[in-house]
Amino acid sequence: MAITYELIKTCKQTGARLGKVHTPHGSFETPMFMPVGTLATVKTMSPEELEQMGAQIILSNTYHLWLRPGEDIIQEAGGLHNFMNWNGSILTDSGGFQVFSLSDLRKIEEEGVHFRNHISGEKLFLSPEKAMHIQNALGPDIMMAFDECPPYPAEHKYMKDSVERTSRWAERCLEAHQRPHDQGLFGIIQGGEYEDLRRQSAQDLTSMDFPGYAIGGLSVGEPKDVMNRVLEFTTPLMPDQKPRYLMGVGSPDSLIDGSIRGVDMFDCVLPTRIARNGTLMTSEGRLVVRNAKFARDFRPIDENCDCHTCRNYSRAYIRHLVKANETFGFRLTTYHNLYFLLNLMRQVREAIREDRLGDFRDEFFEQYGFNKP
Ligand SMILES: Nc1nc2cc3nc(NCCc4ccc(CCO)cc4)[nH]c3cc2c(=O)[nH]1
Ligand SMILES: [Zn+2]
Repeated sequence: MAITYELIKTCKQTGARLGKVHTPHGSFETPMFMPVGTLATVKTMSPEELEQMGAQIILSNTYHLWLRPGEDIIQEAGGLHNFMNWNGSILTDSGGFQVFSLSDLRKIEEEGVHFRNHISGEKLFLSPEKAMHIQNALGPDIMMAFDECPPYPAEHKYMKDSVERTSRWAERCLEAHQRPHDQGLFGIIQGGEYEDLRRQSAQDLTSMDFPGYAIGGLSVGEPKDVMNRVLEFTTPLMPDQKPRYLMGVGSPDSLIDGSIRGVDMFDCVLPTRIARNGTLMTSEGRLVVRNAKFARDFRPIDENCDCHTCRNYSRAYIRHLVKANETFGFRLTTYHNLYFLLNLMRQVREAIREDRLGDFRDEFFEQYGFNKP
């Protein structure tokens, strides 16, 4: 079964759209946030808890699983779903970004990328063909093409060469894909902050007819207004009958602003990463639970949240656990942060249904403490 997208409606107040993505492991409504499970686990969460909180698709990483435990072991287990006992959808990133962000990079060539294993230091090589071989062994519902995610900022000349190589690499990914190319392989549009290069990348990739497209090269340190501007001129270049996935984006304001600009899918390590240092997302802004002012505060993390953590545990208790470095404390903070973003996307979809996402943005930004546009 291929990956298909159903456009349900467009918000009359903004460019946001309500849709549904169909995959071999179920369908999910969009806009949707994907919890990140880099090493075949969304850190500290069980698959049952992920299902309970409403997660329907999670992300894992080709680069990490290739190094540890090795895609051959996961293939022998019958693929990622069996290996980690997750029956929802899975998307794997191709390794492009991870190599550039994790390893002391050796060399990018036409053939692929030479670098060192960020754990052992051994010399490694990743190419479009290798990345596709690994992903086909992992067996996710959606795979990403092998691309270069250039640093920010980057010269126009460098970015142009990079975009043209990424388009050639995309072609090679399609060639190497062991399943019909309309099954589960998304192309990634690059081009940095340059409108002409985003247009060139979009034209190259949409001519290759992928079932879905990602916007790469963002959330790499650029200011929020640069990201929003790039989205404004990039999403209109993407097919409106296919999913649009903005990679690496996960703060509440960016999820809302990305949805308004026509993005359907998001992923980010932010909620799980900050949960493990005791920082919580709440409707009134961020809350650092280690703070002494919560020592005798027996209210829930967020009085407007009905998640398992907020219905059963207090700030004082979670502060105590986090300060004592108790694992249960990080399970409670992780559950709440993921639930907060999944619930935010539920509210975004509701606002699109009722043509009021612009009003929802203003109310949310006001209450959360984000500055007005
Ligand atoms: N294949 C591919 N994958 C990507 C992943 C990305 N992830 C990001 N940003 C993540 C940024 C990010 C990293 C860490 C934290 C934790 C708290 O600091 C939050 C955000 N940008 C990204 C761009 C690409 C891309 O072009 N191609
Ligand atoms: Zn909660």
